Amino acid sequence: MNLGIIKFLGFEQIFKNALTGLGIGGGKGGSDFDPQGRSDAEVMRFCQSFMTELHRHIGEYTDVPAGDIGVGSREIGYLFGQYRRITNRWEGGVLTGKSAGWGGSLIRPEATGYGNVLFAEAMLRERGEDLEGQTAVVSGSGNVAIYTIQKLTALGANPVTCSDSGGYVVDEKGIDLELLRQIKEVERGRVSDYAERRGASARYVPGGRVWDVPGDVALPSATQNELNTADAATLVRNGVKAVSEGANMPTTPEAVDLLQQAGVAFGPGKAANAGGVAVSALEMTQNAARTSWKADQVEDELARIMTDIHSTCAETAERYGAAGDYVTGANIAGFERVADAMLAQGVI
Ligand SMILES: NC(=O)C1=CN([C@@H]2O[C@H](COP(=O)(O)OP(=O)(O)OC[C@H]3O[C@@H](n4cnc5c(N)ncnc54)[C@H](OP(=O)(O)O)[C@@H]3O)[C@@H](O)[C@H]2O)C=CC1
Ligand SMILES: O=C(O)CCC(=O)C(=O)O
Repeated sequence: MNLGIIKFLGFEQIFKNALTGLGIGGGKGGSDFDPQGRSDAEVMRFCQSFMTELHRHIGEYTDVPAGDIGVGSREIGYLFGQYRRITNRWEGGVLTGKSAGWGGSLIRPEATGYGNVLFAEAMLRERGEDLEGQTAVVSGSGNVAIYTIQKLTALGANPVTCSDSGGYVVDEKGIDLELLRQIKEVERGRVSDYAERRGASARYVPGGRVWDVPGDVALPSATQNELNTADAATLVRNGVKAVSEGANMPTTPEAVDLLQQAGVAFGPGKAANAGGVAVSALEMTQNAARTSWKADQVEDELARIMTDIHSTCAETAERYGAAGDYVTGANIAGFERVADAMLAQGVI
């Protein structure tokens, strides 16, 4: 679900959802409404109008929208409220990313970023390393980026950047997560505000390329096609060891080739950022059982799922003669699951 821009990520999402092994289908949708600069009331009215038509097409067993670019718990709340108003039904499983007080799952906001960091760590471990002490370059400052930064810090890495469509911040002391969350989640401000308030360790670079900042690992977490061939060449020159995609298709195909040819461990989004949709499925599980799990329980399950996705990709790549190539592993493993199900169900 994406209120900001229309995108078509159908196959990417179908393979991703298949890789979670949670029995969920896949799809993507959106609108061309730009929420930037709109008041809460305008966003609410847009969400209500959108759901007035959308409610005919969705359902717990049909198609389940969730958050994505420009859609967080505020928008899901407005959408869910309108769904209830129209249908007169409380159906938790019809939308995910709900707030924890009314049917949402703990750790869903964190899940995509946390999952991607776990995937990056798993790739590094294959090479006898981990995230401890590594400098990390992160793009974005929305839902995925914020919780990527949180998990990186928890695992001993030093995330030194964040960005938005106006520019990027580099903070040599490491991003101050509380300040970033205050600006982005509470004030809905810009990363330039972060640099102004953080003091001497941080500087704001308007425009520019966040990938110019040297780092051991890079986690693109903003938007499509944000890491091109020139950026990939810069990362390689600066000695990057792993790139793991929190965003959907942030790395251009040519940049992916360049990184892989240079021996960089590359985690494609359809595997690396699957933690978000996985916890959405866990949210539906909780809704169906009329229960809510503790944060630890969800996080343990997320870690198990990410480990499983990593090994599935690694083992599949090896089986097809492409050891260490997570792109090949994820594409073949995702395709196999979908194709096997289609053949078994007689769908041509
Ligand atoms: N939320 C989730 O659970 C999941 C999200 N994803 C993917 O992760 C990515 C980020 O999503 P999410 O964090 O939820 O979205 P948010 O809307 O919360 O944040 C998006 C971030 O990307 C920045 N951004 C947007 N366009 C550009 C641009 N052209 N150049 C630089 N920065 C830009 C935004 O800045 P600005 O405010 O200036 O627009 C903002 O900081 C997307 O690709 C999404 O599809 C993938 C799996 C799950
Ligand atoms: O939570 C979901 O169902 C979808 C998350 C998402 O936007 C994605 O996987 O691209």
